[in-house]
Amino acid sequence: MRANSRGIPTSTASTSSPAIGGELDNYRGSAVFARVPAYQCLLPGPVPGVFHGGGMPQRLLQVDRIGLSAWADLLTPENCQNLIAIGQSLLRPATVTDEQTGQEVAHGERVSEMAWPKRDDYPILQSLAEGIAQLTGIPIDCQEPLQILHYRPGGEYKPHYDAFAADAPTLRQGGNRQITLILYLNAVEEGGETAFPELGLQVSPIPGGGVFFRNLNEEGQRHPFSLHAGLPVRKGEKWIATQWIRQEAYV
Ligand SMILES: O=C(O)CCC(=O)C(=O)O
Ligand SMILES: [Fe+2]
Repeated sequence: MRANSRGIPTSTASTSSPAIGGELDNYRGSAVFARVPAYQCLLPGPVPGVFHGGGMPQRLLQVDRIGLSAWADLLTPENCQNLIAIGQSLLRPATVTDEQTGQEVAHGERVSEMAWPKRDDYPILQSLAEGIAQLTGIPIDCQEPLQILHYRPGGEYKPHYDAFAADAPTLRQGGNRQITLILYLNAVEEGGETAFPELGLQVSPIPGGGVFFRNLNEEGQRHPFSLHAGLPVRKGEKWIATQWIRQEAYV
């Protein structure tokens, strides 16, 4: 890992995939933003509660196709610790949603442990959900339960789409996953970047930071550019919280 002038770690894992880490203060006019005219970018709003607000605005680091935007300072260090502690108390081996049955099933593509805490049980999760709704402009009802994930060394999440196939029965639970937000809760010693192979991008886990991206194209179909992976953790551990947002109210 190296760090830019503000101490934000940037990845050196790959020479072909530029890591996100440099800040685009004037992102609206940037070449990167100009490449995404078809997708409305997720712009920052005033964000309450668990997100840093007021005196310490979130910092937009990069925007790319599929409205991908990487952010620093979405969560305070205390928020991160609280979320990790909730995860620690509830961890079990990670599963994926079976597209046909909608059930959670074990799968070799995910080598990690996960927790699915109930929002009603933890005030921090309610504040987080409200902050995400405000940041995205998408009603809180569309959010699936937050998922907290833990990877040990060697742990990874192989390339996959978060959106479901067009005929998946789980689409009845609120349509497809239109947006993913991955929040990074700790600093990974080595590895653990979120990679977007079709975009040639990797996002380094910056504690308190996160990455938003769209999973669907304008026709509501699975967007090929949304393919992504959690690269293997080479050293240390990795904690994230993933928020999937459906097209309609999640049931
Ligand atoms: O671990 C990562 O960086 C990716 C996680 C992910 O893709 C997911 O939770 O859907
Ligand atoms: Fe994913």
